[in-house]
Amino acid sequence: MKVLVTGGAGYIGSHVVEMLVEKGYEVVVFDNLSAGHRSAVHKDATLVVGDLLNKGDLEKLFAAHQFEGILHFASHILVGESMEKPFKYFNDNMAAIWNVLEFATANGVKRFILSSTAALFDDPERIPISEDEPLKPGSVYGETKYMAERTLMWMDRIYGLRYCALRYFNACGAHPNGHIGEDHHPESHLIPITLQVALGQRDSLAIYGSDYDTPDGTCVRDYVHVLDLAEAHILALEALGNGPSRVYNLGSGTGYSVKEVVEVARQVTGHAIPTVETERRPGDLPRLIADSTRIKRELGWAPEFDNLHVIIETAWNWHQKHPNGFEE
Ligand SMILES: NC(=O)c1ccc[n+]([C@@H]2O[C@H](COP(=O)([O-])OP(=O)(O)OC[C@H]3O[C@@H](n4cnc5c(N)ncnc54)[C@H](O)[C@@H]3O)[C@@H](O)[C@H]2O)c1
Ligand SMILES: O=c1ccn([C@@H]2O[C@H](COP(=O)(O)OP(=O)(O)O[C@H]3O[C@H](CO)[C@@H](O)[C@H](O)[C@H]3O)[C@@H](O)[C@H]2O)c(=O)[nH]1
Repeated sequence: MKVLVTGGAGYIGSHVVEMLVEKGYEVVVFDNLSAGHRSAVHKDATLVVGDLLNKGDLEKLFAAHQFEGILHFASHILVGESMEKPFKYFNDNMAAIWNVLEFATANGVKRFILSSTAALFDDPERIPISEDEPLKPGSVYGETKYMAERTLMWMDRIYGLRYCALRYFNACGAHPNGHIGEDHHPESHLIPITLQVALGQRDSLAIYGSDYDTPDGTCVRDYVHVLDLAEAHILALEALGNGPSRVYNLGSGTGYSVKEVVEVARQVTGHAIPTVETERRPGDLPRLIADSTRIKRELGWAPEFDNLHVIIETAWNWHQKHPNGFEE
């Protein structure tokens, strides 16, 4: 099966591409390399450098390839930034998905997987959070994913495009082979920043808010390994071949506070990791933990990395081998 992976040179996309290639899919990555890395793309995948905001680039892409499925990762990804630059998120994230869907539907693509998010659940009524929880984005970033999910509902109704929205909680970890891992510039995510402090690349970690209504006052998140996410994409892609559209919440089901993450990182790395408690970051939610019962029951998803210690070990392995990320 030939599939298009937008944003496949990025963190999560590159791990999914590697798994797709290993499973025998023909993979075309489309990425503008604004945040992704050429060397993150598996050698057996075809990399097309282009921009989803440029319809001319998409015209050429769809003229050259007939895709059976699309996995759409490309997006601006930062909750905090989306509250400071809302129009960047509304304009680019929506144009990106609307453009790719325009070409997908015109070219008869029938399967589409969206990288959605836990940021859809501001102030959830029940934790862990299942798919029955009302959708209430707590940031402009989350709102763009909500709008993307709504758009897909219309694509299904109008064109019969079968989609799966995978709402990842906090993606983390690296491929145990040590070749690919997380490398954002600037880095904003908790685990890589914590490991950069352990490596001596930063003096300390700023803890954004210690007055949340959580056991130790810091935000609680559900950290799910990037290879477990990759596995879910493959299962979803297969399921869309003979089933309806669907949405799944994807997490490990366990919540860790910022302070707990730092403590596990201290144990894994053997380094002190100084912290400084600072103001809350706009758009952050106190507690996000997934209930992933539905995807386990319907698709047989069985996450392999259910231990934060092991997850951080895979990330530490990557950061130690590649202290400057993909820039050797
Ligand atoms: N990292 C997480 O914890 C997390 C959690 C929930 C959802 N998500 C979603 O998962 C997806 C992937 O996240 P990531 O952490 O791998 O991000 P990333 O920034 O590493 O990857 C995104 C990729 O998209 C590319 N891209 C961006 N805009 C583009 C455009 N206009 N045209 C072509 N390519 C473009 C970038 O160059 C990059 O390679 C995103 O949609 C994100 O919102 C991430
Ligand atoms: O230097 C830092 C970085 C983060 N945090 C905290 O650590 C937690 C996790 O933050 P981060 O790693 O930035 O992830 P999130 O903001 O939870 O967002 C991620 O997870 C979301 C889903 O939950 C995705 O949608 C986003 O794309 C992805 O960036 C949050 O409470 C932050 O306030 C700090 O205290 N200090």
